[in-house]
Amino acid sequence: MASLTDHLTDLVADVDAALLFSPTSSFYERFADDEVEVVVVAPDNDVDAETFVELPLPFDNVKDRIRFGIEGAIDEDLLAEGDEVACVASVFDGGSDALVRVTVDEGIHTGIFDLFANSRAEPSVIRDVFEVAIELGKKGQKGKPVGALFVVGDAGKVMNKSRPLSYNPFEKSHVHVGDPIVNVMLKEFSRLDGAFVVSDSGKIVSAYRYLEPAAEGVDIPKGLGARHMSGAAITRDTNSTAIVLSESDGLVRAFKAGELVLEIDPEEY
Ligand SMILES: Nc1ncnc2c1ncn2[C@@H]1O[C@H](COP(=O)(O)OP(=O)(O)OP(=O)(O)O)[C@@H](O)[C@H]1O
Ligand SMILES: [Mn+2]
Repeated sequence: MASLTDHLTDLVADVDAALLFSPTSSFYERFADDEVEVVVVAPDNDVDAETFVELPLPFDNVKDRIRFGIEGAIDEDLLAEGDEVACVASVFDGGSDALVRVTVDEGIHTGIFDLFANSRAEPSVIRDVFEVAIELGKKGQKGKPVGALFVVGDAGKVMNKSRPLSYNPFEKSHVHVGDPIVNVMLKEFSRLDGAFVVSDSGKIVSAYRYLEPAAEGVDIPKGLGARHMSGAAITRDTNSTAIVLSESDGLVRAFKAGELVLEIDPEEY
């Protein structure tokens, strides 16, 4: 008679690495003599792990957490395409209680980890803007596809390299991305022209900005128009990150230092 253990051993058979998400010290130490590569993934290296990947955010959603951990590990050359990984995480609050086996394929590496971890703006601000763009892409504006351009971080410089197309509805307000009311406002204003400018800490500085960055040396895929070009170029001229939702192909793209770093179909996110 086979036992439950026999059936479930398959989950960890022949894995190339074990990713331990925010383990306790005692749990981590149990892996000390293992032959398999052990990587600790957490916001901080509290357990003094030898091999550690820093999560830019805690990520309540376990799938997001695992996806980011794997992408971070790929960025640090700890994992490669084709690797089999056992991810051990905590779903409830009681310590490591879940095991997920993942095959690393190229689709898992979207560039989003680098975007969150290495932008000038706070990771949570990038995430909140990114989520507004994804949501707008999924639903559109009253069922119609809509485009939007968010320039995040280094807002003072971005303001210097742009001009208003209309009065700024955020002029005297102190509203931040991530606030549900603000998300409704952003979606409403996205029907109108120009870019949103967001500060490093997430304050919405302006809507309706016409960006006027120097575009020389900016090399983005052919076929993208003025919204994407100006978004890309402003990130070369300033230390900002641009998150762009295309009205014509529905994709969300991000640009850093004048380059396309991420391209995601909201329907698949
Ligand atoms: N320099 C700019 N600064 C801010 N917004 C801009 C700028 N240029 C274009 N836009 C905005 O982008 C909108 C779409 O322009 P365009 O079609 O050329 O861009 P695109 O890159 O093809 O984007 P989409 O894929 O959404 O069509 C414009 O209506 C305008 O609101
Ligand atoms: Mn266009």
